[in-house]
Amino acid sequence: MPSDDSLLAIDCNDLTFAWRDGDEPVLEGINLQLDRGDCCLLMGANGAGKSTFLRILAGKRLTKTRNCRILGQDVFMNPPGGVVYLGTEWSNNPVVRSDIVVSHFLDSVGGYRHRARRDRLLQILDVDLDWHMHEISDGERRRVQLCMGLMTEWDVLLLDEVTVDLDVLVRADLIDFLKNESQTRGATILYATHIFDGLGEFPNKICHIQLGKTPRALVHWKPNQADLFKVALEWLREDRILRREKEEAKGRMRGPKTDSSYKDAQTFFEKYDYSH
Ligand SMILES: Nc1ncnc2c1ncn2[C@@H]1O[C@H](COP(=O)(O)OP(=O)(O)OP(=O)(O)O)[C@@H](O)[C@H]1O
Repeated sequence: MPSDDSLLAIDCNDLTFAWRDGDEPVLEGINLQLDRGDCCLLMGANGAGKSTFLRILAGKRLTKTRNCRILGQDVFMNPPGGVVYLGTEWSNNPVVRSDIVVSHFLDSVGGYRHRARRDRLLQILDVDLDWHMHEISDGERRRVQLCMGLMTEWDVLLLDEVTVDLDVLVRADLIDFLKNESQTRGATILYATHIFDGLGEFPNKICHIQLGKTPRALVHWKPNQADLFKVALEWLREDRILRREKEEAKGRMRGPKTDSSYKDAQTFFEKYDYSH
């Protein structure tokens, strides 16, 4: 871990990102400052920009502005060591669905160098070293991914909804492990999720991404001060109203079409309807 303790773990100022030049930004004026040891939940509706933001922090997407730092270093130009990003796309990689034995797989990514942590994680995640990667379930594959990603002593962990397919016992043990990492080593965790069960004690901060912006950049959260689920529902209802207003102003609408375009669509689909 870098020795300068005054450095913020994550320091993101006024980050703006558009997928293409001239497009409306999907992230606009994002601010987030996390200290070492913070456990922060990233909340927001589907499409709000959480994954995009995490991938930018992980140095996987180039932004025009140079205003995102992790432990004092520019996330893209001078990426710091000690940052682990775990996202859902990993399990689509054909390599991790091929006929490799888990013990070989973990050794090929350095498991033998981190034996004590690896073995602790194998216990927590209940992983069988003899599994073959092409023969295991999605949740089991996810556990191998987490073991692989967490076995080094990371400083900053960027988690993008990778606990969704874990069973509740493994998930609860994993959350305890992560909280302990922040308390004992000062490791920092930014975790995007839609599932708040069992997370009441986890965050000390919450960041709400609302349609690509951060109106509630940092809510300081006391363990179990309120029901996270209820708070999320309230914020997401607010997000939906805002999104609808924004889309209506542009003449767009989600859901069923009621205008003449629907008749056109019906004619089009009837041509291909072989069900009668
Ligand atoms: N490759 C892409 N090209 C263009 N737009 C994209 C691309 N990937 C995502 N988007 C758009 O960027 C916006 C933010 O997507 P993002 O995946 O960051 O949202 P999210 O908050 O992580 O959503 P979810 O909760 O569903 O995972 C969405 O409007 C999405 O449609």
